[in-house]
Amino acid sequence: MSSPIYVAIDTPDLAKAQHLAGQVRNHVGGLKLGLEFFCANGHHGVHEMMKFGLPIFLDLKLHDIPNTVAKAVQALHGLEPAVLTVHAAGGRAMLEDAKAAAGTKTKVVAVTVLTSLDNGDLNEIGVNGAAEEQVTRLAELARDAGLDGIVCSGEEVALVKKIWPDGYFVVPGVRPAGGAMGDQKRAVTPREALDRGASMLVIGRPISQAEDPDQAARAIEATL
Ligand SMILES: O=c1ccn([C@@H]2O[C@H](COP(=O)(O)O)[C@@H](O)[C@H]2O)c(=O)[nH]1
Repeated sequence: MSSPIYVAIDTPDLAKAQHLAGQVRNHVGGLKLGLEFFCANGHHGVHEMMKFGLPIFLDLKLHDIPNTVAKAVQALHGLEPAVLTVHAAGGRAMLEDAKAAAGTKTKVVAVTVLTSLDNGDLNEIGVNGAAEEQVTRLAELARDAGLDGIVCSGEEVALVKKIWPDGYFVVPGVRPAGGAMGDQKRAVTPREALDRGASMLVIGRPISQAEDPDQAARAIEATL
């Protein structure tokens, strides 16, 4: 069975991205490319990264009116990422149109509450109540709009699995025990995330910033 770990390749530099992917390719299940990489390298960059033969998670977190998001998803045809993100806060019509525009090989998953936010941050942007309530609300919306799953933290994944048993749950904000949190506020260990129901673990800096990324990926894999 392939590893649930997708390494977050957060760099605008294609050569650095290729170097990191080459270092960890045997100890991860896929490559996660985000806005930083896509804005700098576009389709060409994604095609280059596809050459590693690993599934690609294109984490673009699309969030706009339904027509614009649907057209953006159509513009990705040819890349056929294994997984693509949109923001659940874009609303039901946007989610439905994004899913309809995606190719059949792409799982469309909705970002609920970013793992860099805690309850205080949510209150500041007008969301009253705890992160788990908002994640549950947006998970229900994504499920009912026909999406394949959601992005949430390991703190909520067990809860949403109860209301969406066959959902696909992407969990970033994953830290080995005692690891530096950086800007993440709702983080759990890789083992905890899997035990609670994560389908995919997104891990960036604990691997990419390690002195030996291959060894770091192997060490995390050994805890699963
Ligand atoms: O809620 C979210 C959604 C996406 N991410 C992305 O995951 C990685 C995490 O990187 P780390 O270095 O392991 O913190 C990064 O690419 C984010 O864009 C997230 O962290 N939280």
